Amino acid sequence: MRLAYLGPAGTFSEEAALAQAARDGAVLIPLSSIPALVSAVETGLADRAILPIENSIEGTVSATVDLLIHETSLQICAELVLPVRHFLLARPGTTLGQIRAVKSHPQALGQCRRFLERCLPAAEQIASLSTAAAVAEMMQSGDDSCAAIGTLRAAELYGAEVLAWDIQDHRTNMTRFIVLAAHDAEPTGQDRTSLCFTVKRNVPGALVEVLNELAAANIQMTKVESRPMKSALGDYYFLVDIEGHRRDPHIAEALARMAEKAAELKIFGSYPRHEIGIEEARIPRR
Ligand SMILES: O=C(O)C(=O)C[C@]1(C(=O)O)C=C[C@@H](O)C=C1
Repeated sequence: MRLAYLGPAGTFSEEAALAQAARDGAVLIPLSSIPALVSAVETGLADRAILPIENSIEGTVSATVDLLIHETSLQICAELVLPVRHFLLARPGTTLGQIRAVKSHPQALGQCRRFLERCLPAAEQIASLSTAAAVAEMMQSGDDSCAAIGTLRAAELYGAEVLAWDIQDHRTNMTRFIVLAAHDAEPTGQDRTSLCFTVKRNVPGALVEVLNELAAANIQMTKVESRPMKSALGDYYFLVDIEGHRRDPHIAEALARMAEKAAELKIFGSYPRHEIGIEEARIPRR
């Protein structure tokens, strides 16, 4: 089993991939972008790919969600939630007063917005393909006015020093990852199903009618959000997560009725639920 993840070594995705590999013995393949992960599975370079999909501070990872909606028929076969702690890293000997630019993945910059606004208000924020890529680039640049936001493991791997600890906006920061494969998972009795749909245009109550099928079947919805269809303003995909497996009879019936009422419905897959409590995600005070 080959599992592709957003590399290089030292990303949060690597941490998620290592946790997944501990469950299924996968061999890890680092790749440099989220679309490249999907292509790797589609072309057979990898059997599975692990992708961040949602963060408790910043919300949806739109690159992942948009791939699921528009570009791939790969299925979600597992999910994993990880606590996420961010560290401000710099070249050894650098002080906070020297920093003029901070590099990181846009999700990480967003999760540390308050720290950046308060402690480094004048610093330029530079987007990178991953947190670890930012740390590696910052170290290679030889530039002492540049810092990067990344993991402790990235600091160790690339020889960076920690300038500030736990700079995420909330102490209970967590990110949900999904594993994509050719097929989704077998039912376990503790599953989740992810899907998206569109509704008929200019029909009052069209969205409620589709969602009512879940309420009528007593199916718990664990997430709902909209994403623009990209074609025109006001046209949306609705993304919904529900408890249960698409092959559980009551779920299968409700999905069939939803598909009748929706304009279009796509199922991203059914997979075992993984949740962590606030206490598990809470960062200990130093
Ligand atoms: O850049 C990384 O380290 C990643 O694994 C990506 C990513 C993301 O895109 O959400 C993963 C987890 C954190 O939320 C921050 C960044």
